[in-house]
Amino acid sequence: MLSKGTASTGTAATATCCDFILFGTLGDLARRKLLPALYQLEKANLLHAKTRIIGVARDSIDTETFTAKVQASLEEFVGKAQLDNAVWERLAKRLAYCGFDLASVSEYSLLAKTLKRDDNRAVLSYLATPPQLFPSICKGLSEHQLVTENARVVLEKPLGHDLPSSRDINQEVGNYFAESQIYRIDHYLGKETVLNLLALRFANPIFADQWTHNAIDHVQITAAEQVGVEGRWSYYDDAGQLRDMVQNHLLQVLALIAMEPPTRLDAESVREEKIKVLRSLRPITQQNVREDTVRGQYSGGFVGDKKVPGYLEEEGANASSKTETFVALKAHIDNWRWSQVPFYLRTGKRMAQKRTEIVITFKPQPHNIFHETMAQLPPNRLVIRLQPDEGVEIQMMNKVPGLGKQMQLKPTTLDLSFDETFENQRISDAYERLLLEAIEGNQYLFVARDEVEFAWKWIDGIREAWQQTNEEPKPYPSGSLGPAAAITLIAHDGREWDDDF
Ligand SMILES: NC(=O)C1=CN([C@@H]2O[C@H](COP(=O)(O)OP(=O)(O)OC[C@H]3O[C@@H](n4cnc5c(N)ncnc54)[C@H](OP(=O)(O)O)[C@@H]3O)[C@@H](O)[C@H]2O)C=CC1
Ligand SMILES: O=C1O[C@H](COP(=O)(O)O)[C@@H](O)[C@H](O)[C@H]1O
Repeated sequence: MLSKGTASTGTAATATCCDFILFGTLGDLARRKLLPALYQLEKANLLHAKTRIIGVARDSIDTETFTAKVQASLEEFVGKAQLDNAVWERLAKRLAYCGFDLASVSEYSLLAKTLKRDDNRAVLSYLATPPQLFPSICKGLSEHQLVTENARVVLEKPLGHDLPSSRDINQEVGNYFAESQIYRIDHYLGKETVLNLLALRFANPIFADQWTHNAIDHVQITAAEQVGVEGRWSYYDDAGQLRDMVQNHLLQVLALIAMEPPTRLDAESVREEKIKVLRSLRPITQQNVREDTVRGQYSGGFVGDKKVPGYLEEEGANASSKTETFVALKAHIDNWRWSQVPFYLRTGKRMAQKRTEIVITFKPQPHNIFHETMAQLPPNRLVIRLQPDEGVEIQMMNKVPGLGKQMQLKPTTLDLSFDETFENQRISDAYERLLLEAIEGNQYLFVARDEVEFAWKWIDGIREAWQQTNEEPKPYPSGSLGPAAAITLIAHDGREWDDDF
């Protein structure tokens, strides 16, 4: 058994027994991600034999109809040919359904009745619903004795749209659950390659001494997406790329890169270190917002050979929207380790390729003994490819073999692709890892309240500065690398984006 608060490092023979209540079970997220993740946990024998899964949504359907719907979702999102019948039958036996209006607190008696709690198993409530329902769900659970010591609640994003609204959500949920029972999801923290950052940094002494301003020149984090708003215009137009991607995913990745070594791999230690980083982000204000940030909005174009509409022509669009679909910015962490080391962050929709990666560029050699053949030695780079084609590469100089009088050097790449290195090892979806950790009661891959709030504080400052300076989004063609101003932002410092896509 895993001890509470410790990261699970392998496959557990026996997992914690729980009632897994999936609120919003008929929704898009549940169908596309959460139910397939539960299927994969079942397949890997990671669910306790007595664990039950209770779907909750509004429709008044029975468990049989619900089970058929789950099967249809799995056929669609895991793949009909991939579904193992024996696994599905095991999973199906765990399912039950309960339909009622989640806003109506008295109706939670139906849920309590369905659960028929007869032991002290954990109750894990996964709230895959609009956040406006969080207070009534928590109250409904509490009033029906479902918030026991052994209860946990998993919260989906968005956790607010600014600092005050996120505080409200945290406060409302906090009225019923202790912080140690609250699991705030950021799915990037469940990605294998994001977790590998911890291994890379803290299991390899060759990097440990180099991981400071003494050796590192700058850091780039890019999350380029090919998708547009995908039918989510009304949500997305209120959010924009800064809130949708930077406030959560990119800042979490930044925090993992920049944090001090945690004492242990547990929630308290990891979160403590991430919080220090988020608290040390230098505010971006109206004085530097023009120089240090770029907002963009995609216009029509081609992604690959597919013609795609501009943001303002998407279904449901308001043609005068000023929402950004692209952000590039320069961040500074004001502490000893990262003094004078800029972190360049960039993310956008409808870009040329889907590509999420971190590039650590090291400082140049202090003296070049090869100047006769190479006037300037290119810097070493550590590239961590988060997705797709997960892997790690080190760009470095090597001598070209040969007897020539002068040594010929060549930039070369040491490429460790996960596919080739961990052959036959399936890369699990982020949600599989996160559901498993939540079931086991391990919080280290979930975001603490303070992290969310420090991140919002910094993001709110940028939005405020954009408003004060009337910063409008710059158009960029779909299928490009974003607005030209993003290139200028980094070129201004004598650097360039690592773009070989
Ligand atoms: N979809 C995604 O990829 C992602 C979504 N999220 C977040 O997850 C949450 C859910 O998203 P998504 O699945 O897309 O949303 P959907 O609208 O597709 O699904 C919402 C679910 O909540 C249920 N629901 C809504 N209101 C009530 C109510 N009053 N009573 C009972 N059930 C209710 C719906 O039930 P019914 O079907 O019966 O109406 C449905 O099952 C949102 O907060 C979203 O921002 C976060 C990351 C990614
Ligand atoms: O949370 C979100 O993430 C996705 C990108 O996730 P990824 O795992 O594909 O990198 C983004 O498209 C979506 O807008 C956002 O809400």
